[in-house]
Amino acid sequence: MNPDIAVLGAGSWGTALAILLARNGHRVRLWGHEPAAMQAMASAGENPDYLPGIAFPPGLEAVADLEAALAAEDLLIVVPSHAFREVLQQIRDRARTLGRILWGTKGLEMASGKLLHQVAAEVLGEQVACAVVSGPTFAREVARGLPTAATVAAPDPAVAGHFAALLRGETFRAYTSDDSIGLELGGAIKNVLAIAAGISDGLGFGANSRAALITRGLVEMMRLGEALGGQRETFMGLSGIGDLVLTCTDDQSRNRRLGLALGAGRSRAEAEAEIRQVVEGADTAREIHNIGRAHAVEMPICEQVYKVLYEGHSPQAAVHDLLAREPKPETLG
Ligand SMILES: NC(=O)C1=CN([C@@H]2O[C@H](COP(=O)(O)OP(=O)(O)OC[C@H]3O[C@@H](n4cnc5c(N)ncnc54)[C@H](OP(=O)(O)O)[C@@H]3O)[C@@H](O)[C@H]2O)C=CC1
Ligand SMILES: O=C(CO)COP(=O)(O)O
Repeated sequence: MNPDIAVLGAGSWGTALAILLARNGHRVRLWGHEPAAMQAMASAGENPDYLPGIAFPPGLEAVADLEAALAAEDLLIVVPSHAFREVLQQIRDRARTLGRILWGTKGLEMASGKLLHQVAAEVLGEQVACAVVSGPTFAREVARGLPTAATVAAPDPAVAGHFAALLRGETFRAYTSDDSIGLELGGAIKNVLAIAAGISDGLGFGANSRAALITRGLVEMMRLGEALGGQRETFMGLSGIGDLVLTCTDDQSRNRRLGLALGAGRSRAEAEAEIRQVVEGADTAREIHNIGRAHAVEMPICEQVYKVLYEGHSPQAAVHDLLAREPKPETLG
């Protein structure tokens, strides 16, 4: 029997969403690009690499055959942003017969800095109905069935409503929005700010510094978000401040952990080798630096993260530069 939903990307977030959907009673195929890993998942009845100890519910099948997965009516793409275009290209020939597509990827296209809906429109054309899901959603907590809320955005309210209904269940509340730009930018920028919060804590600073970074970081998110067409209100919601607080304050965040390591004097390479999962904010910091400059948007915290990652700036010098900025009135614009 054909599945209802295919999830492309079998890391922690793809697996957690597949588990959530199967628990909601849907037939789900989870596809990953490594046949041996998918075989191991099918035999173990869990994802031993990314979510060990959480059993797949009935209705969830792990597959390595992309064609078999694409027989589904709805598609979820949950690969890292660096693989987003490549995966879309793999399914492009089926674009005309594909139903709706939702993605859970948080980031911008590397090098081009494009938002993911722009990449989707380029590869698949405008006719495919697309949506994005974002919010404060650690994969492991969702997979464990801990109460979680997120937002699904699409230009077409029927598409957002459709995916929100698929995701909604006893432990998952899904809101809807028409602000795909705001959701995509909030999810990308919060990763850079989580690195900043991690650096601050890694340097041994306290709760005051973290709260200041979150608050002024939100202002940076709103500045760039509005400049690129996002709605101000979106950044005050789950996909904005919600995800920002989550990832700046909890060590489950890989971006925060990268920052912690940098603040403690370790290199990016050492930290990423230890985390062994995607840390989207490291690439995103460069794209945000370029986009912020191009739009003349002031983003001092994101700028310092960029300098630490790409210009050899020390975390201590970054803090000094932030504190030495010209005094000014506190504005939220
Ligand atoms: N984890 C979380 O809590 C959340 C993550 N997200 C976002 O979801 C996205 C995915 O992150 P997450 O699942 O956590 O990352 P993980 O590092 O846990 O897993 C990434 C997965 O993508 C696979 N992959 C890499 N390249 C390709 C490719 N070219 N084609 C197909 N699959 C590929 C990896 O395979 P392999 O193992 O072979 O490398 C791995 O299975 C990110 O944008 C992240 O920001 C959003 C919300 C929550
Ligand atoms: O986006 C996330 C939770 O909402 C996951 O954050 P990290 O990628 O920092 O782990």
